[in-house]
Amino acid sequence: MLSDIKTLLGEQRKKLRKPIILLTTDTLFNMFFYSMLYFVLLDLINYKFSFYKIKIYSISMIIAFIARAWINALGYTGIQEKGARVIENMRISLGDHIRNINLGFFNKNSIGSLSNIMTNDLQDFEKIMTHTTDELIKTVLLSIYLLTITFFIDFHLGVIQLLAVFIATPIILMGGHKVTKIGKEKKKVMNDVISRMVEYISGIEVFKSYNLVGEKFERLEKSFRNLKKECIRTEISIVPFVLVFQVIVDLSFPILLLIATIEFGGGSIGKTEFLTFIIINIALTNILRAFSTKYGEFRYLKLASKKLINIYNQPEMSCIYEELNFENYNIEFDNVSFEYEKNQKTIQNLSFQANEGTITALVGPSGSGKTTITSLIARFWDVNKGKIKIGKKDIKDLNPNNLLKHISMVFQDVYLLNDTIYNNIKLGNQNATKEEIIEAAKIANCHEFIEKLENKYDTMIGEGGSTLSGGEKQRISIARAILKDAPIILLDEATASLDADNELEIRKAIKKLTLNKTVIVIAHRLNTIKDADQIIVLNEGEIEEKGTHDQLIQNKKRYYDMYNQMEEAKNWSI
Ligand SMILES: Nc1ncnc2c1ncn2[C@@H]1O[C@H](COP(=O)(O)OP(=O)(O)OP(=O)(O)O)[C@@H](O)[C@H]1O
Repeated sequence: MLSDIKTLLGEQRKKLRKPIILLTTDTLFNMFFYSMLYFVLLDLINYKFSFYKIKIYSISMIIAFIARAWINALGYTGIQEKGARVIENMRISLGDHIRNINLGFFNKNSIGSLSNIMTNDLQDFEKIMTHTTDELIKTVLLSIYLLTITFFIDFHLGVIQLLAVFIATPIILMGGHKVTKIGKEKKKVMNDVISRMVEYISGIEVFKSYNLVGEKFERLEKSFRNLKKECIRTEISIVPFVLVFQVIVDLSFPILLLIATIEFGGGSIGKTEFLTFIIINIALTNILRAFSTKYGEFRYLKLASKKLINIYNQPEMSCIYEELNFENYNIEFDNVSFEYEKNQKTIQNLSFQANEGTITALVGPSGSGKTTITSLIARFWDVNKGKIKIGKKDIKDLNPNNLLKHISMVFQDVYLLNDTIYNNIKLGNQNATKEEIIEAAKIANCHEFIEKLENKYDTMIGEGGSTLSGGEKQRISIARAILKDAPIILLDEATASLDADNELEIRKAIKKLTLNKTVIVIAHRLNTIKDADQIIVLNEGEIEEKGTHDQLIQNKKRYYDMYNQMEEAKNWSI
């Protein structure tokens, strides 16, 4: 566990050194008080107590109290402050790391599990590092100190006391294992609760429309009930172990007292040692008892560390260069093959070129690989075979985050942040001025509707853009892309039928956005791509046909059939 913590904290653990040393020093004061008690008793029993000695002891104690309070305050605030800072940096580095992991990782991990790691596990880690570490230090150091004194008093008593600790420790360790095991179950149920909540909230409209709210809520409620059950199970799972541990520790006291009395009667130990031993034993029992109730928390640290380490161990997408200067923005697919899962063969031996200043349309049946091609260009995934080049340079060589600086993506599922319209457009370019943002909105044909809103550009958009219409959201996302002014545009044409006005506005906006750029458009309606420079017809991840609209019509193959079907569909009426 210690090596996991060391890996997770990295160099940052040095920041915790000072407060931990201070807290350890605080523990030393406890030892000092026990030592003082010993001297007082010694004097009392030997009738050597004098006014002068009271003065010395009292002054020493007062100084020690003040020094201890000061050191404790420094140590405690230090561990809280430094701990919080260390965990904040951990959160940032974890976020950075997740950004650079292949998207396959997110396929395998549910939203529930990831949110749980990023919030609860990190919080557990933080709480234990900042609140429970000092308890552990205190317990270990004081126990060693008190046991050592017992050995000095009498070897037999020391051995028996050590034996009691040795017998009790495996019990509490077993309890810890149990907590870990049940804790894993609890985490699973917790993941389930979060996934169900996300499902419930994001799907509320659909569930309502199918009158499924009660049923879905039943699923959610069931997961809450499971969580309650697991929480109780985890909390009480350690109780029997703690009780047995405490009984052993408690029982050791009268046994040791009996032996000490016999030794005292036999003259092996004097009255001072006898009294000191009793004090030490009471202190040790209390320390071990208090720690046993806290021990379960340490097992959460192990669970949390394992999960966090697991994320850190996911390899980041590799790159050779942080930045690359592309001499042009021609995109070339050179014999590219890709599969999400083994033997799935999503894209097979794909080769084509999309030149700067041209529009390449991808068409084909559902599942033929259109979206996958755009995801590969953006390096959301890495190809399994072949190369994707921009301006003759392999995109695998470039840091994925910097590659995305050259690409704008406009998808049908527009995601807008729970922020103002202004800030949502500004996402395209953080350095943009107010004038540039308004200009982009004008080009994207959304300035007019924004101006009609009560708070204009300061209007708050609900999470995911829930307070705007589909067409309005799309135009805001186009304004964002216009502001970004990236040389490559990946466009997923809307399938949902927008009203005629909205559609016209969006088409005009897209035309301005794509001017003189390398454009790859996923086309769902063939009449919108008649003017494309090339149309690539895909089927099961392979290119079936390639050419302009006129050429493909003349070919009389899949595209010709698709086009005719679409024309026929136009005449349908309900
Ligand atoms: N994240 C993913 N993990 C595993 N398989 C996936 C993933 N995304 C897509 N697929 C699979 O890859 C294949 C190609 O999907 P893709 O989304 O590229 O098709 P598409 O042509 O864009 O389809 P549509 O027109 O319906 O959007 C499909 O069989 C799909 O099930």
